[in-house]
This record gives sequence, structure tokens and C-alpha cells, in this order.
Amino acid sequence: MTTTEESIGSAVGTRALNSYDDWSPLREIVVGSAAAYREHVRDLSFELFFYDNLTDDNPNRPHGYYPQLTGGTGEPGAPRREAIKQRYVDELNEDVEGIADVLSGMGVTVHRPIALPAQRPGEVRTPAWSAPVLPPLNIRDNSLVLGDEVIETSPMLRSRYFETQLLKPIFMRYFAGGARWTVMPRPLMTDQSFDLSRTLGGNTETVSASRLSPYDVGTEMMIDAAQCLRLGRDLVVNIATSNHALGCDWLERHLAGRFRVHRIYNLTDSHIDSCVVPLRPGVLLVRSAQVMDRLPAALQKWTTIVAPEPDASMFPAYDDDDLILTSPFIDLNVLSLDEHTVLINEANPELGRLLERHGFSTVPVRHRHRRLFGGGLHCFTLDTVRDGAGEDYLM
Ligand SMILES: NC(=[NH2+])NCCC[C@H](N)C(=O)O
Repeated sequence: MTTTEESIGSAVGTRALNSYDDWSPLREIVVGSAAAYREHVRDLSFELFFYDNLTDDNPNRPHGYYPQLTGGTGEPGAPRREAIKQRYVDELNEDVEGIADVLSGMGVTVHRPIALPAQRPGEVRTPAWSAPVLPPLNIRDNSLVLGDEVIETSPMLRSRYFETQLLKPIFMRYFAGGARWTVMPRPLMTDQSFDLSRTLGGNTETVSASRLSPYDVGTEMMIDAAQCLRLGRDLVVNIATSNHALGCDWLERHLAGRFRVHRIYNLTDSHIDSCVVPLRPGVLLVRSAQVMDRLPAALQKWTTIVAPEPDASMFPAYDDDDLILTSPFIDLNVLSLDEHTVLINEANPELGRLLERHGFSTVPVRHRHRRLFGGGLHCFTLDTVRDGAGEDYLM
């Protein structure tokens, strides 16, 4: 049954929060919501977060000026806003709802975030800045479920600063059922909070124009849950900036004695799940064989399945003014229902055949615009209950 409205405070119908890995039998999951998606707001945090995609994945757009740290046209600091075609939003909604139905049809309890109201999606406001709210679509990014605990991670995008508030009824229910519930320190997130070193040089201009604010405190911790690979009692964390490193310091101290944290550096700009996804103990789906060189030694012994080379024909054709926000490797961002069954994008049958050759069953689902909305099947889902425990898989 798809639960659209949670009865606040009641734990009835919800098992205890328990999710340590990406592969053990899935019982409960949150599926994101794209309702009221309208536009991209090109503020500093957006430009930095999508820097690699903006420069690498939009070949037909002029990209000599990313990131545009001055805030673009108009009043200094006012970010450029770019509308997203309504057809894409409608098709995305159709696909996400279809996937929620597939999951509940397979006996998984599906929870949904509070959907943004279409007419008044609202603003995020802090003393230092404001930004339009982004819908809670890629909910993998800001909530890290580690066993019986959910950690709301320190966000990196201003428009997502309070995204986890939209998961509140769900977290309240797990809390009522005994879960630990933790919020990482929230950054002040002024321009000066960001480590710009990855994005300096090359195509970058006007870095000196990043603005001063009375709320500047220097570099702050900012890290996404989607930078972490969950492997029972081990956590592999991808670090590409000093913002991430501070976030990882926090995670390591918070989890000491319960989980082992392994740092890896610059596997990718941030999220790890279009580079490597574990399919079962001992088996990793990877973007390329080189990914293995950056993983902890114990993981290098695991078998790898290298995802098929992406092919443009697997994606819809987009116009030059459609912003592409993922790499073409996004289809390896699969969701496992158990150690043998993997939800995959139906547009990538080659991946399906490859997984089947390795003994997996696949469930193909439609998700057309994953490149426009920054995430695949793993990104817009958050598994809250699986059977697995905090085992040591890295012995
Ligand atoms: N959890 C996520 N939102 N993951 C999406 C990762 C996409 C990745 N940045 C890419 O361009 O391939």
C-alpha cells in the first residue's frame, strides 16, 4: 500500500527502522516526490554542486563561464532562474508514481514525503540568505539511514536546506517505533562557507566576486548522505572538498564504536552512487574498472560488474536549453530488492542483460528524465527497512 499521509506519532503499520546495506531484502522505502518542480535556480551552491555536470554534460551549451559566482544577470547576487519544461515534469511525476506502484505491488511498504503544494512551494529563509524550495525528489541525498538511526546530513544546496522537513511524518513514526533520529549541524552556508578549490581555474571566472556576509564563519561542514556507501558495519565516504572532510569528521566521531568509516578521495565530485553500487556481499556494480583503485583495500577483493558504456540513444533527446544534471552513467544507479533482484531503468536493456548473465533477476521500470533531475532509481528512494544487520562484510 502506498502511504501518502502518515498518521503522525503512530508506529502502527511501520516496522522498526533498520537499514544497513543496499542489498538485503527490502521491506520499507520512501519514494521521493517531484510535485511542483518548476525551475533551476542557479545560485552559488547550485553552480558548485553541479559544476562537473555543467561543464562536462552540457556540450551544446556555452560553458565557458561556469560557475557564475557573481549570480548571473540582474542585481548582484540574484541567481538566474531557468524554467523546466512542464512536459518533463509531468513525465517525471508519471514515472516516479509508476515506480512507487511497482514497489508496493512487490510487497514493499512505500512511504511518501509531504508533497510541495503546486501553487505556493515556498522559500527557504535563514538570517543569511533565502532560496526557493526544491521538491523532495532525490531523498537519498540528505538522509543517511544507518541501522536504527537516521541522520539528516548537512546540506550542500541552499534550495534543499530544509528538505528533510518534508520527511518529518515518516521520521516521527520511526522515532515512535524506537529509532534514533539525529540532525547534523546546519551550515550558515554563506558564499564563504564553500571550498572552491575543485572549481577554481579552468573555466571559472570572477571567484573574487563571491560575496561577504555578516554571517561568514569560514569553511563549514557540508556533506550528503549519498556520498556514503553502506556496507553493514562499514561506511565508505567519498570526499572531494574540505566541506566534505569536515562532514566526515563529524560522522566518524558520531558513529565511533558503532560503524567504521573509510574515507576515499575524489572518486567523484560528491555522490557515490553513479560510480559504485553494491549488489550483494562480494559484488559491486561499477562505472569503470578504475573505480576499484580508489576503494578501500578490503573492497578491492570484491567481484566487479562494469556497467555498459552509456549510449546517447538510451536517453531522450534534449534541447540545448535543457540543463543536464547527471553524467550518462546514471543508469548504474539501481535499487536492489534483495540479493538477487534489481530494479533497473527499462531504457537500458544492456545493463539488464549484463546483470542477468551474473545471475540477477531484473525488474525494468520507466524513468525517462533521470539526466534532467539529477538522479536515478537509487537517488529518489530511501530504504528504511531491510532485513540485513550491521555485519562485517570487509573481513
Ligand atoms: N544520489 C544522487 N543524487 N546521485 C546522483 C549522482 C549523479 C552523479 N553526480 C552523476 O552525474 O552521475
